[in-house]
Amino acid sequence: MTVFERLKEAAREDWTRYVDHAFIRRMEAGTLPEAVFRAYLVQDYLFLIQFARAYALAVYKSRSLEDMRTAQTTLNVIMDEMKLHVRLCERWNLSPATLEATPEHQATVAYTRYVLDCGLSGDLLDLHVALAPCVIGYAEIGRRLAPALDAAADHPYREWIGEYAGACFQEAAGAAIAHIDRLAERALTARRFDELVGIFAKASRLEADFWQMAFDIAEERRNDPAG
Ligand SMILES: Cc1ncc(C[n+]2csc(CCO)c2C)c(N)n1
Repeated sequence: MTVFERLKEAAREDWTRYVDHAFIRRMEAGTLPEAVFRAYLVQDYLFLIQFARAYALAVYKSRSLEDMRTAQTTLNVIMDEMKLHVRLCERWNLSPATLEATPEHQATVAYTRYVLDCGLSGDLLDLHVALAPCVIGYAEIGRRLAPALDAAADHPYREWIGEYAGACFQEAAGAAIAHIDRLAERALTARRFDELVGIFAKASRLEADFWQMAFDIAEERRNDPAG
């Protein structure tokens, strides 16, 4: 069993609430309201900028070239993901100017700064465990949603699902699972494992809050279109 599988098992409820959120179920069915997806896209752009900083921090916290290279590879994947975002946003009529001008929502700040703090106050293993729900969770979600694309030729979220179900993100998730195992090899006591479960569960809850934020922003706009 990998350390990731053990973490997922120990934080089962929080993990399920994240990967099985209404956002994902409605995206799979193609019934996720466009306004919700657009709110998500804008915040996710701002989120990715902070996550790039977290991977830069992982480079800094690395004590071996191998760990550095692993962090660098993921940083490159994020840079590619940003391109997907700008392209997707354009298709959804969200200009780069809109992305730049939108302030970060509290849920975006809470999640990204939590991860950065795990890395700043902890070691490389703490940081990679805080990053795990993001990298490994999205790959799991991509695999789960991929069959929906075969069922609907004109699926509205085809590009997003295709990206995360694609080889690049699946490989990044596999590498992240192996990397956590490698980092944990040295001294994974029961107490240390419990600490890591705390980090993993918290990051999973912050991912679920991120999906929920998109519904909340869309709802606020509906009630106050000028706001
Ligand atoms: C809220 C949120 N969580 C996770 C991801 C996915 N993601 C962000 S960085 C990264 C690492 C590169 O593999 C991955 C997979 C996202 N876009 N937005």
